[in-house]
Amino acid sequence: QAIEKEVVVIGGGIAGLAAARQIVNRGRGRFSVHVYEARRERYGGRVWTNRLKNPRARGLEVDLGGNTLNVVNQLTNPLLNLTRDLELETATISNAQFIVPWLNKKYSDDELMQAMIQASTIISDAVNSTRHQGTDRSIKDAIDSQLKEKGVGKEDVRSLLLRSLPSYVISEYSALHYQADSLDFGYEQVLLDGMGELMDRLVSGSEDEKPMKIRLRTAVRQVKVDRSQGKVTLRLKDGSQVTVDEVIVAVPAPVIAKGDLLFEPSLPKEYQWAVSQIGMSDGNKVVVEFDVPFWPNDHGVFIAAAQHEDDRGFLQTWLNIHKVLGKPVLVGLLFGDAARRFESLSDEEVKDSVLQKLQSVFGNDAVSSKNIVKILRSAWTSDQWSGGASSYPKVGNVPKLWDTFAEPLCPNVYFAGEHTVFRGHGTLHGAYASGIRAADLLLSSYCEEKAKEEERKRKEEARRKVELKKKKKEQGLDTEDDEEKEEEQTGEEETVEEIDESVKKEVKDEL
Ligand SMILES: Cc1cc2nc3c(=O)[nH]c(=O)nc-3n(C[C@H](O)[C@H](O)[C@H](O)COP(=O)(O)OP(=O)(O)OC[C@H]3O[C@@H](n4cnc5c(N)ncnc54)[C@H](O)[C@@H]3O)c2cc1C
Repeated sequence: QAIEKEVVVIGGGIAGLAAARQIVNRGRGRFSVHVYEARRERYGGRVWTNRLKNPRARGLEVDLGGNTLNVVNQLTNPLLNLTRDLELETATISNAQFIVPWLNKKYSDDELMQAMIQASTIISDAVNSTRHQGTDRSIKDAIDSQLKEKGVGKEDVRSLLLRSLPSYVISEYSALHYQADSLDFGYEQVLLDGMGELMDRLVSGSEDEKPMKIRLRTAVRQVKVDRSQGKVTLRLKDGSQVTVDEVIVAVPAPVIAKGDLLFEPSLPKEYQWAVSQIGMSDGNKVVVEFDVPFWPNDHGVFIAAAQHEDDRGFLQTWLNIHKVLGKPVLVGLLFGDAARRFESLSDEEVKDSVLQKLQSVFGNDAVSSKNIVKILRSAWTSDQWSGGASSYPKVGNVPKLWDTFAEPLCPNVYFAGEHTVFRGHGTLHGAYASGIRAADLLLSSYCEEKAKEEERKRKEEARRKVELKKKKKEQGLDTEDDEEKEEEQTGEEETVEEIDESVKKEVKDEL
């Protein structure tokens, strides 16, 4: 079948790759699809599995970006089905241990489960009381006020658990729009070969699918829409230009907000407002490989309570990769201000703080600097092509900000990315679903259909006006005045004379 349309997807993260794969698979050969990716050495965006040196080599396959699949919504997380269909091997990170280092206390199994159930009730009460008050505030403030109201002390396990949650640590996380499963709970399934494996499979396609065309080192600077020609010209960072029929913009919100990707004509006000308002969280990972494992292997996650405000979000959570992959690796998580501060530390400082933290959790004699084989770390906030870890509802944000991007800018610009869906924002499954949504809109010729519908309405309105004019003439009334009056009332400026000749003819014929 002949190619009817050239499509470029800007951004090779999971959203862009999902969109491109969907068009390649479902487009019945009618579309030529290219993904333009700014990064020099890899696609995947905020999915980054460390096997850069040799993409085919198995080794220390650990993720420095998003990698855990949320299993709470078994039915609504499309990635759970996809990984099953692609027969990707998965493992479950579960069985957490909660440690209060300064009290030398460890909670696990039933004891921890009980505390978590009670902590969840406190969150529900915090959210409900905020809803009841009707004024937004941070989930931190809402939880703090519940703890006070219920007389739960600072060293109570429920309080320590709650104040270790990412949403508590990330400043100004909205209580009104808090969703437990978008950041705090339910992330427990990982791919044994890393999330990068899923990105590779999206790119290569299955045996009976065509591979996708990706251009790395191809940063787009400007999206220029020529409405009269129905074309889009992309100006690239290297100064060259490409003109195509349709574009899917799948870059993170901060890239647009910072003006690293420009639009001509400018984005409508509501789109600009959305990218400038949506909260963007700071989050990082540090992957530490040891010579031998020194931690108990029966727990998939270790969470250490924070004693001081400054410690909140700083390497409180450690994922036990040894339990999953059999390699002596721990992955530390950082959230909020701590994640941002972490990016300015030197390698030596990172090593020191990792050791200090692990010694406080597992004991001073458990580990020393000579046990560390390798440290890898992310810096998502200072990364030009991400500008943070993921979007989140800041106090005062409304879901409409995310959903603005669900609507394409017709005739030919569509949007995808985790910041373009409220349900699933900030997640892998939300980003994936947004890519499928953008592709399906494009495949269904959404903009052409919308234009046809608008044209139909315009003709109907024109016909109505001519009929009205005719009727008034028959009754001997002054039609011009009435028409003007009606236009004043409806705010319409179009006059019958301005209606297309074709419409007039059509109406005359009918009369
Ligand atoms: C540390 C961390 C941990 C996380 N953990 C989880 C988790 O466990 N589970 C979960 O569900 N989610 C998690 N997330 C969130 C998840 O990773 C993201 O929501 C998701 O990957 C976003 O995908 P995306 O395609 O929308 O954006 P991105 O992955 O950011 O893709 C956008 C792409 O656009 C490219 N680009 C940017 N500008 C341009 C330009 N001008 N021209 C061309 N290309 C451009 C970028 O390089 C990038 O490849 C985590 C995120 C981080 C950072």
